[in-house]
Order: sequence, then C-alpha cells, then structure tokens
Amino acid sequence: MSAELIDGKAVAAEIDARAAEAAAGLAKSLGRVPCLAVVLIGDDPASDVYVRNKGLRTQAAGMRSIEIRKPADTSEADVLEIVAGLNADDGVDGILVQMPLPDHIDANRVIGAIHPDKDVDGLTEASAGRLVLGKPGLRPCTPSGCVLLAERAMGDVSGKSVVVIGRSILVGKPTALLFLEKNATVTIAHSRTKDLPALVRTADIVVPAVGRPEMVRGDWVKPGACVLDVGINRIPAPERGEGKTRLVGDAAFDEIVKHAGWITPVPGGIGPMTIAMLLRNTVIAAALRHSVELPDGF
Ligand SMILES: Nc1nc2c(c(=O)[nH]1)N[C@@H](CN(C=O)c1ccc(C(=O)N[C@@H](CCC(=O)O)C(=O)O)cc1)CN2
Repeated sequence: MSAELIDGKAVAAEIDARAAEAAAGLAKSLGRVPCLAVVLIGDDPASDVYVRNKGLRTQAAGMRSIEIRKPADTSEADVLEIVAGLNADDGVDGILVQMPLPDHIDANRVIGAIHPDKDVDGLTEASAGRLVLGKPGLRPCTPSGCVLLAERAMGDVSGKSVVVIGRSILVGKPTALLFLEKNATVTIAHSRTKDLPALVRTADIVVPAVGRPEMVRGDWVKPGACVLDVGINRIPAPERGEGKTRLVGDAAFDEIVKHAGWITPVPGGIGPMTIAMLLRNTVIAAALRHSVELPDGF
C-alpha cells in the first residue's frame, strides 16, 4: 500500500481564495481592505523568502501588505517601537514579527508587545491562554494548517491518537492543544522522551516538528497512519550537482510513503498552509476588530 499524498499547496490555494472573497466582502463594510504588517529583522535567507511570499500572497488575496525590514543590528527597543506604532495604527489589522529574531532580541518580549487583537500569528499570551481555555481566538498558523489537513484527509480526528514530536511555542505545543480541542488523544514527545520510535508506532497521527532531517524513519510509523511533516530542512544534494541542496522534512518520506495512510510532502505540504492560515487570521482579526460578521463557516 502506498500513502496518499496530502497536497498542502492545493488546499492552501483554496484557503487563500476564501480569504480573498471574505476580504472583498469586508472591504465594503470597512471602506478599506484588510491589512497585514510583517516585520523582518536581519537577513536570514529563508525568512527573506517567507516574508516576500507573505507579502505577495496577501496582495494576491486583495489585501494590503506592509513589509518592514530592518538590519540584524536593530535594537530590541527599536523593534518594540515598530510594534507599538503598528498597534496604534488603525489601518493595520494583523501584525507578525518573523521568527527567528537575532539573538540580542528577546522574542518573548517582542511577541508580548503585539496587541492581542492584531496577533495573527496567535503567539501572544492572550492568544495562547484562549487556546488553552478553549475560548475563541486567533490560532497559530502552522498548527491550524496541520489540523485542517488532517481533517481533510481522515475526516473527524476525535479519538485518534496523536504524537507531536517537538514542544516549541510556534508549533509543538499549539498543535497538541488544537488536536486536543478536536478530542484527539495527544502526546507531546521531546528530547527526553524514552523510546520515541515505540511511542510513534502507537500513533494514528504523527506530527514531527523538530527540525532534524528525516529523523522519523519508516519503521517508526504504524501502517495506515497519517504523517504531517512540519520540518523544512535544506540538506546538501551532490547528486544534483556541486553545491546543490534540496529540501527534506523531519520524516523519511521514501520509507514512510510505502505503508502510511497519508503523508504531507516537503515541499508542498504543511509549509504553504502556514501562509494560508495567516491570511485567514488577518481576515478574522479585521472582522473582529470592526465587529463585522464573516460568511458562515469561514
Ligand atoms: N512569526 C513566525 N515566524 C515563523 C513562522 C510563523 O508561523 N510565524 N513559521 C516559519 C516560517 N514560515 C512562515 O513564517 C513558513 C515556512 C515555510 C513555508 C513554505 O511555504 N514552505 C515551502 C518551501 C519553501 C522553500 O522553498 O523554502 C513548502 O514547505 O512547500 C511558508 C512559511 C518560521 N518562522
């Protein structure tokens, strides 16, 4: 049996299109289109691509994109001032500070400075608290994308056993909480977890999110399970020519695809969903801030 590939790119395009439709509807009530501001500090090449793509997809969805780029030696105080300015700007609906930040900047302090109503990344204490308490709020993008793809593939995930590998604030913890919200039985594995392969073998859904190329091997995965690979790792690919690289996930795709039920490829799986859910959150943030109703089921 060969796993079904989950086409994150196609689902993301659908979500983008729905965000565009809702944004156009909102524009009639607001007298302007929703606006997303993205702040990038430094010159990390991957972040540069992600931020550019965020801007392009925001505009393609008919929304306004603000991109603020500052050099790596920008002080924390200056970043906090930028965030404060965006908080105060009524024309801005969503604020995202691209991670990772340079080492001299305290990411928690910067995230904490974002107004919760504009927290389209879903990372502030207010958003995290709402998620833990099961209250409505802006949910983190990659985790929401994981749950959405799992439900598209498997249907209801209630009662499924989920193993999330990694306990980051950005992905691991919120992914676990979102699956819990869907009544799945969730375990978070991390560097101290004993016999990780045995634990992963028990899972109906596996979410590797550790940033270790192809760490999850074929014989770790139960036949028929769903693997949602959050890892995006660039590794050398000498077979493609000198100095060439390629992207792989945290799961050994070629081994797992032979017997899993579903698997997300890298690239083209979870990654594109991150920006789709960001556009969706921007529309939701704009609607909530201005007390405008969104179409049913948005
Ligand atoms: N503030 C945030 N910072 C970061 C987040 C985040 O959600 N909020 N997530 C990641 C990076 N990220 C978005 O910011 C992101 C990662 C990957 C993709 C994507 O589409 N990946 C493609 C491959 C792209 C490539 O060629 O490198 C794919 O998987 O198909 C989009 C967004 C860290 N920082």
